[in-house]
Amino acid sequence: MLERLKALNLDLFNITSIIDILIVAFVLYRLALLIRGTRAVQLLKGLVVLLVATALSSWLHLYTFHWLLQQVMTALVVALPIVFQPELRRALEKLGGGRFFAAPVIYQGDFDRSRTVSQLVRAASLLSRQRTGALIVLERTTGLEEYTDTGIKIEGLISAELLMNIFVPKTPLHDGAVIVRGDRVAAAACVLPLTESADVARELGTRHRAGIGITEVSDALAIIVSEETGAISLAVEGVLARNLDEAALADRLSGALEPRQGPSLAFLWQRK
Ligand SMILES: Nc1ncnc2c1ncn2[C@@H]1O[C@H](COP(=O)(O)OP(=O)(O)OP(=O)(O)O)[C@@H](O)[C@H]1O
Repeated sequence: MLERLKALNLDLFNITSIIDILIVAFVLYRLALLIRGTRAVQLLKGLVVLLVATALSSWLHLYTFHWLLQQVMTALVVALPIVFQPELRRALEKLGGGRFFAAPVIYQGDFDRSRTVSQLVRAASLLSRQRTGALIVLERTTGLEEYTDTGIKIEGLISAELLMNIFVPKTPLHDGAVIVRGDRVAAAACVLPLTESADVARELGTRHRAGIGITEVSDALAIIVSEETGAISLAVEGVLARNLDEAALADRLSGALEPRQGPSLAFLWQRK
């Protein structure tokens, strides 16, 4: 009898342990997906380096250095919620909205890339000829939900006609940026962060600054059509290539939209 009770206890222990481990693994996985493509990844890497350095300094009896690292850690505990307030707010909103448990968004799924590129190039070229200002952001692996949330959701199949319609001056959607996810226009009239770089040419205004800004905080691309000159530019990683013709734009877009992997945790140990 005692034996059977013991066995039952052991079984229960095993089952609850497995459930416990599975829950922790799930939460860690969701947290990793949540911070994927955000500044928090860099932060996490920095924290790991600090923790390893603190442990090593203690192990090697480097008392002063260990004390210094401990002070840094204490200061970080206070500073982190302030610096990462937007990310924390977004995470809590997701948790509250039940989106924490939703299927992860596949930012670059399977879609007809050559059609998407040709529609984008045609739109940029027609908008340029009409001198209609436009800002089109192409999402890659960094999720841009916090920016699509600032605009009006569209979720429509991309076409040059749709893009041109959005940017017709004085219409409700023309102000702000369009965000494209795969072959869909995810949202329009989105507000993007402006670059603070001093390298941006003086004659370029807020449209170009917003286009460059979003490529500094994500791996997105931004196509900008100038209202004043009709010039087409492409921003990538905070750098603006100006006065592109159709062929150059098509070439750069095709290269940049090469298929990439779906959600994976590899970003945690990859360099940015
Ligand atoms: N933070 C922002 N996010 C998204 N779009 C923005 C933002 N700020 C400005 N814009 C867009 O840029 C437009 C203003 O462009 P502005 O004339 O200042 O820029 P520009 O770079 O000189 O462009 P252009 O050569 O077309 O005049 C706004 O009407 C708006 O559509």
